[in-house]
Amino acid sequence: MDIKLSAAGRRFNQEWIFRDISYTFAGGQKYAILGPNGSGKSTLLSLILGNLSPSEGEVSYSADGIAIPEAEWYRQSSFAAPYLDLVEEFTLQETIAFHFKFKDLIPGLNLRAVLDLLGLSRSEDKALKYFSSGMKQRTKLALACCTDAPLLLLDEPTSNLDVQGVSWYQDLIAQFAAKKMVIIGSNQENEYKFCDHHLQISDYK
Ligand SMILES: Nc1ncnc2c1ncn2[C@@H]1O[C@H](COP(=O)(O)OP(=O)(O)OP(=O)(O)O)[C@@H](O)[C@H]1O
Repeated sequence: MDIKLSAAGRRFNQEWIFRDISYTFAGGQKYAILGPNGSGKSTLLSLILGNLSPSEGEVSYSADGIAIPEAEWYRQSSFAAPYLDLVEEFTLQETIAFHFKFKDLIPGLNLRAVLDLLGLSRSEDKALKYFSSGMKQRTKLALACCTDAPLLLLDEPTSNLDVQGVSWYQDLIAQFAAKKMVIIGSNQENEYKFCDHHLQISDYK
């Protein structure tokens, strides 16, 4: 699958966040979207996901040269971000089961394996509202990485993670992201050092 941005730009009110991005994200490749706080990384990720429309230009998805309709884009991707809300009343077990009612698991995995991978099995019956911010972030990353989709999109993946959490994240990527297109919004090198392609938002101001 490829994702193509053609002269894409986005503004909020009168302020342009970025303009004239023409770029193709190719299947299986690893990309980092880089820039300081407030530069527009999350906004660009939302455009790529189809959660926000461009104010000018176009975003398109295709597979083997055939366009994928926008209504189908969400099936192609899995996404994790610190600002993405989980259902606080659900236990960890319920959260995992709920997510995989809507998304497919990577073949060979099951719900128990996702729980084991998280290293939080003692908290499987605990409601997420009692989870620390780092435990919630691990949960979001595991759900996204274990989803069988060609695109993995992560915004600030190691926010709220401690040193062990960062190393756990790096193992997760090595284990589950090898064949996927991965796009990371980041300003911390330990989150994106496996990415071969870097896109600087400041080049599109
Ligand atoms: N819904 C919105 N309405 C108005 N302005 C917005 C909206 N969403 C984002 N912005 C503005 O767009 C700019 C880019 O924000 P964005 O969150 O994309 O940056 P970022 O690079 O992801 O930042 P950070 O590294 O802090 O997460 C900021 O100036 C922000 O205030």
